[in-house]
Amino acid sequence: MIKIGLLGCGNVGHVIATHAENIRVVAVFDIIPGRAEELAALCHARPYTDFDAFMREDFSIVVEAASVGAVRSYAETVLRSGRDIIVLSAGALADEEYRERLIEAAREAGKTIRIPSGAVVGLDNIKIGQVSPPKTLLLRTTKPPASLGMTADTPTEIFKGLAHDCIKQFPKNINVAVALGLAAGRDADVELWVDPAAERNVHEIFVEGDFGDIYVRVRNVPSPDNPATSYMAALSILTLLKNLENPLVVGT
Ligand SMILES: NC(=O)C1=CN([C@@H]2O[C@H](COP(=O)(O)OP(=O)(O)OC[C@H]3O[C@@H](n4cnc5c(N)ncnc54)[C@H](O)[C@@H]3O)[C@@H](O)[C@H]2O)C=CC1
Ligand SMILES: O=C([O-])CC(=O)C(=O)O
Repeated sequence: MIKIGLLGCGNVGHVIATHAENIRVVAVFDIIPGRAEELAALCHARPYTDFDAFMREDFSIVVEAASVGAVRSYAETVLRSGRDIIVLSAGALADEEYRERLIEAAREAGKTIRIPSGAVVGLDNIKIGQVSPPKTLLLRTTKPPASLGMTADTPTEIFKGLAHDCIKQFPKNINVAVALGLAAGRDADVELWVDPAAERNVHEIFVEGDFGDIYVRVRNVPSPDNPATSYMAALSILTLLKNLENPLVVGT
């Protein structure tokens, strides 16, 4: 049984703590005390709002489902303490200097940073970009305006540019774009749209390269507790945890 420390007791944290089969959540951490206490009671873990105290618990892996800021604050300490980390708020790794520092910390500690596929599919073979760089790498994301805390009467493009800039403006909505770029080996182009007619979080991925071309469209059901986050993101972490010690590895 893998013992985990859960960083973030919100929407995804709830799904992980209440649905994981092969893991035991021993400790949960959140800046909001009520959230940590409520989730700890649900999964028979110990609640923490003090990070140092959380880190004194006995777990081998931290699952981050909190925020880009939380990754920046805590991920290096997690790795240097000899634990692996799963990072859902992948946008934290958009900054090259920080990313290299984190990777170096993992290397020195002999530990691993895992980025789950989250709210998209296809990150497996988009990694071919690391050996054959793509000519085109574009993510077009369309969400209901309310999930970005805004209103719009018509479909509106609210960002066009590179993922590492987009994540600075929308840290709760476009982590997928940074994960896509990390897989493909280059910063992704991003178009972020809000559409009042959209009922789902739609991610369209366009790739062109020497291999040919790819078009992927994911039409995600928003999480009931946080419509900005697709339910698939929580399922993605559960699946990663389920396969963590599996000797059969499928996909690139
Ligand atoms: N890579 C991907 O494909 C996806 C990434 N995400 C990201 O995953 C993360 C979790 O998503 P949700 O559970 O829906 O968010 P949420 O907002 O429902 O829950 C986040 C929880 O983390 C806590 N938190 C935030 N910053 C913290 C900090 N510095 N220290 C301690 N606790 C902190 C909050 O108080 C909250 O309880 C978000 O950053 C979201 O943007 C979400 C969907 C897809
Ligand atoms: O859940 C989604 O559809 C994508 C998302 O919020 C993110 O990448 O931060």
